[in-house]
Amino acid sequence: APAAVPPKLLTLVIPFIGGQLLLGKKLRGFGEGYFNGFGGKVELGETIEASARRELLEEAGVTATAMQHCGLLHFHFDDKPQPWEVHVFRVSVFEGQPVTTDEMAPIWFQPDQVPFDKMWADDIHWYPLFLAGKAFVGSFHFKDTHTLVEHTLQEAAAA
Ligand SMILES: Nc1nc(SCCc2ccccc2)c2[nH]cnc2n1
Repeated sequence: APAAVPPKLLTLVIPFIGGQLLLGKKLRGFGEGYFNGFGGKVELGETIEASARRELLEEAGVTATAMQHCGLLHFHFDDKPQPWEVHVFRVSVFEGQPVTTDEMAPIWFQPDQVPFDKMWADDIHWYPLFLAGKAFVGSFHFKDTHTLVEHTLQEAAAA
C-alpha cells in the first residue's frame, strides 16, 4: 500500500469572550480579505498547545491565560498530497489588547454576524458546536481550497 503522508499539524485559536468572537482579517498575501481564527503550523519541538499560544501572541498580540482544546478537524484536499490536522482551541481569557499588524486586523463579532462567506467553507458547519461550548471532531474532503465536497462532524466527549 502506498506510504501514507503524515498530516500537517496546524492550530486554530479563537477567543470567545463576553459572547463575542475575535477573528483576524487577513490584510495581504494568501487568503487576503478572509477571516479566520489565529493559528498556523506547529513547529518541531513545540507542543500543540504552546504553538496555539505562540500564534495568538504573534498574530493578535495577546496572551491566552485560559484556553481549552475543543476541536480536532481533519482535512484532505484532492489537489494536495498532504492531509491537514487542525487543532481548535477556545480562549476564554487573554491578557493584553488585540493589535493590528500589517498582516492581520483583529475584529470582534457577534455569533450571528460571523462572515462565513469570507471564511473557509467548513467553518459554517462546526462553528455552531464551537459557539455552544462543545468539543467536536470532524473530517472534511475538499476538491480544492475553496470547494468542500463532503464532511462528517460529531460532538466529542468533553475535551
Ligand atoms: N478555519 C479554518 N482554518 C483552516 S487552517 C487553520 C490554521 C491556520 C493556518 C494559517 C493561518 C491561520 C490559521 C482550515 N483549513 C481547512 N479548513 C479550515 N478552516
